Amino acid sequence: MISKEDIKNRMIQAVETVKRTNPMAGSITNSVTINFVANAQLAVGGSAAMVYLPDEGEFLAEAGGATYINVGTLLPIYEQTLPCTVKALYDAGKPWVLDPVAIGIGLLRTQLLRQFKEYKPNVIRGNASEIIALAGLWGLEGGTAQSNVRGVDSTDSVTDAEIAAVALAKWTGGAVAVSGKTDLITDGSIAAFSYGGSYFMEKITGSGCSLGGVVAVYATSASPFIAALTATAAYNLAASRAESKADGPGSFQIAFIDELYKATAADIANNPFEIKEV
Ligand SMILES: Nc1ncnc2c1ncn2[C@@H]1O[C@H](COP(=O)(O)OP(=O)(O)OP(=O)(O)O)[C@@H](O)[C@H]1O
Ligand SMILES: Cc1ncsc1CCO
Ligand SMILES: [Mg+2]
Repeated sequence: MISKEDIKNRMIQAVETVKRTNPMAGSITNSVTINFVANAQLAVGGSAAMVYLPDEGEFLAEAGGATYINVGTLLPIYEQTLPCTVKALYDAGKPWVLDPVAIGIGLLRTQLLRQFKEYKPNVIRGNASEIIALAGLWGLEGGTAQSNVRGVDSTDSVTDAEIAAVALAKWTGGAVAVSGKTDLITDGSIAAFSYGGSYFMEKITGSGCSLGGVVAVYATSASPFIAALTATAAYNLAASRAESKADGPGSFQIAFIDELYKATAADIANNPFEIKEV
């Protein structure tokens, strides 16, 4: 098994490379949190670009170092945009991050998420209920046929999703990040548990969406597992620092972006985490 020291060194390298190179990670994401996603990507040193149209998705797949796909608020055009963008990413061997927000709602969402199985997202990021439901939709171990997603929120705990997360990572050959009070990140052979965060993360919208966007930024410069763990550690650190400065969810969101911006590579790598073999 890879050592913790080795993982921390790779995290430091990912953070420093992003700060130095300002990599572009394009997004097709939901209209609720699109601005927060872009601001979080910029705060860690990345460059953001959001599009809606099919040829623009294909363009960003080609132009970016990685792409973030979030199905939170679908529009009819996405029936064209998403399949051609993920195909372009897969064919070009470019990393992409999938956030299966609100899986279980509506026919288009289900049809698109089912299709994505063959295009093997390099990182799947979601809350526990979304991860369990995606494994179910893809016929993998740990999944359930019925989605427990309540709108966009989780009704399951992170540990409930461990088998599903491992099965998804084995299928894609990439990594899966399950968010919650303690976050789980796995590549199908090891699992990392990342600590920290804040209860205010559940009181603002888009903490998970923007985490996915930041995973995509790090995926331009690191393996799927290191990218997912680095972004999660940065979030857990920034959220706990922001909580001590905030009056409520509004000021927390502002403080959180500031702390994300201020976190150094060493700060992020030293945020507490544990690893185990799975
Ligand atoms: N109770 C909590 N305590 C500490 N941190 C939390 C808690 N809940 C979530 N987080 C943190 O918030 C971030 C987003 O996770 P969350 O599970 O809320 O995503 P999500 O449900 O997909 O969010 P959204 O759909 O609103 O974007 C992660 O960094 C996670 O560690
Ligand atoms: C609230 C909400 N609704 C659709 S997407 C989204 C953002 C959080 O996932
Ligand atoms: Mg979410």
